Amino acid sequence: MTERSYPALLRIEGTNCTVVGGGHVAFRKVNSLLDAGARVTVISPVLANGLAEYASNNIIIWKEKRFEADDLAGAVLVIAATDQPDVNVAVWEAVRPGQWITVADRPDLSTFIVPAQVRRGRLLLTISTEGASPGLSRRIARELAVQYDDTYDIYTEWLADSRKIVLKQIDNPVARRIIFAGLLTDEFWLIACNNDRSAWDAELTKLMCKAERIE
Ligand SMILES: C[C@@]1(CC(=O)O)c2cc3[nH]c(cc4nc(cc5[nH]c(cc(n2)[C@H]1CCC(=O)O)[C@@](C)(CC(=O)O)[C@@H]5CCC(=O)O)C(CC(=O)O)=C4CCC(=O)O)c(CCC(=O)O)c3CC(=O)O
Ligand SMILES: NC(=O)C1=CN([C@@H]2O[C@H](COP(=O)(O)OP(=O)(O)OC[C@H]3O[C@@H](n4cnc5c(N)ncnc54)[C@H](O)[C@@H]3O)[C@@H](O)[C@H]2O)C=CC1
Repeated sequence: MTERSYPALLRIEGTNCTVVGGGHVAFRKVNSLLDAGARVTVISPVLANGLAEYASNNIIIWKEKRFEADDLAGAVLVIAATDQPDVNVAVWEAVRPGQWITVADRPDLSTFIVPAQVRRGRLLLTISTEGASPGLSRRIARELAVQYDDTYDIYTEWLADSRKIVLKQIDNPVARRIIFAGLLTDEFWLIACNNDRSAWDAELTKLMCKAERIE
């Protein structure tokens, strides 16, 4: 397998995803699948604490059993995360065309890799070393989490609102570019940090008027 992956964000809300194994690695992967709105089935004779709680609250479907090939029917994504290397390989062998798989202890067999992530509302930062050093990905994610703190949640949301308005009201592409660049300056970021929506709207109006004069 080439070491260069194609980065993409998967829209898996409502799709079936199957995780084989119920330990701490499975728990972490299940959490990110649930965050993305997937319907998660876990195949494992035993579940670690967090997963057992999900199962008893029907947040996941638990099949209390050892893995068998037909457990993967209907799954879009598969994660093999047992502590038994031969079972993980058996999961990989059972995957059919169209199913994507991560084998937790065999990056060489995996057809997708789970990156470390920092989420701030609709801003999603993902970091990967393509398996070279998951610990480095984790460390960089922690560093970025400090730099891109919670204020980026509101900032990203307000940028999205403003972008819609600009795309609707401003036809001139040059004016649009000036406005989009203006919204990315510290001035707007600071207004978002202060959670001052009326100041934001007032500055946006000013920026739009100024840019329209350039038209
Ligand atoms: C290829 C990949 C496949 C995949 O799982 O998609 C993979 C493979 C392996 N990980 C191993 C070990 C560890 N992985 C972590 C942590 C994370 N691992 C994640 C992803 C990935 N791990 C993919 C590559 C992503 C990339 O390169 O960027 C993260 C980013 C995302 C997530 O899991 O959600 C998450 C951090 C999330 C966060 O906290 O922010 C820790 C730290 C910890 O657990 O505390 C350790 C122990 C320390 C160490 O070994 O470094 C081992 C050896 C197992 C063994 O020795 O038995 C293998 C197998 C191998 O290398 O052969
Ligand atoms: N990719 C990653 O992010 C990481 C991968 N790993 C690798 O992930 C694997 C799992 O690690 P942990 O979660 O810490 O192990 P763990 O020991 O906590 O959990 C293993 C789970 O596999 C289940 N299991 C065992 N045989 C099974 C079978 N035949 N069918 C279904 N389930 C079965 C057990 O019931 C248990 O729930 C290890 O191979 C480890 O090398 C470890 C750290 C990070």
